[in-house]
Amino acid sequence: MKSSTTERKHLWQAAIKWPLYSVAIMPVIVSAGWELGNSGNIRLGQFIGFLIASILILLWENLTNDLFDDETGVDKYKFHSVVALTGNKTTVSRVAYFSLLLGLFIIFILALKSKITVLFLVIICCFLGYLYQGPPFRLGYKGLGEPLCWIAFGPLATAAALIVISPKSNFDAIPWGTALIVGAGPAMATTLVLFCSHFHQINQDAAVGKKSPLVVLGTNRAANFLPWLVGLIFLLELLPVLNGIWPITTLMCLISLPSGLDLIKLIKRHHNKPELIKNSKFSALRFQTINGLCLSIGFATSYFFL
Ligand SMILES: C/C(=C\COP(=O)(O)OP(=O)(O)O)CCC[C@H](C)CCC[C@H](C)CCCC(C)C
Ligand SMILES: O=C(O)C1=CC(=O)c2ccccc2C1=O
Repeated sequence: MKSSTTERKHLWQAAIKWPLYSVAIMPVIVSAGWELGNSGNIRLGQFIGFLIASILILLWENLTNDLFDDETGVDKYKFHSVVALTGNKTTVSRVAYFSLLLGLFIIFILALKSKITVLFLVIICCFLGYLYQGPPFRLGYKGLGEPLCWIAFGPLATAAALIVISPKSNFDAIPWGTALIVGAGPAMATTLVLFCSHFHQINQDAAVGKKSPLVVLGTNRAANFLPWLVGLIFLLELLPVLNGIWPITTLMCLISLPSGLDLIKLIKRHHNKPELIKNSKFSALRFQTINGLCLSIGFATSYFFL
């Protein structure tokens, strides 16, 4: 009895996967660092509002992921699926869509105080989230999840965050250039999290015809690809420094290098042992969190020290 209660508690912890919410808050954290580095100021209320809304929207994405994956059978052995744990799809669906509406309502309020375009940018992010997993598209099943993920957490979410937190109230145009350069590396780190999340699921995914990049590449080639992906993240974050666009303090992102190397080593050694790499997503999240936070602090400190 006690062990089954403990087991359930662990399953719920695995279902909530709170470290994952780092991917939701990173666009606004990095944007805030960039804005602080440039003007020394952000709109704090707007920043907190965007943080909360991003978490609520990612909660919707994850709850509906369990609902949609239940339909395809890909989650047959995912005992920590919220659908399996509650056995009540209606409640899961209600909580998911309440979370989405509340998140979008907060974004609407923030957009009224900055620029209404922000609401459209975030709605496009949500649409990409739906394309990833919802019928009839299920683009994640066709190997297209990673590009969608980069676009949503990169240029789109970063552009929205930059507008919302800026003390400047009159944005004429969407700051695509800044959003692209500032968001590219952190979004690639978020995409790396998604890529790593497939390693231990390759058999279940292949069984239902889900062509994740891991199913297409195989675990060995995917493990060999990983150093290139981590290298690309640093390239995207170091090139602007070499070009003199970013301050030298952003080199602080290199603090995340050891956790990136740990991830590469872990996957290289155990790529075909699902039991040993089932938590590689969390190793990738550790890298993503340290990388994004250090980049943000690097931007912010440049205002005060340079
Ligand atoms: C739901 C996602 C991955 C889960 O994939 P999978 O089904 O393999 O996982 P399980 O094994 O746990 O079942 C990630 C999908 C990412 C998507 C392409 C983009 C989502 C965009 C967000 C909804 C936007 C967030 C708001 C923004 C303002 C930060
Ligand atoms: O459950 C997961 O594996 C993921 C959920 C999620 O929302 C997300 C978002 C961005 C990158 C990766 C992931 C996941 O891996």
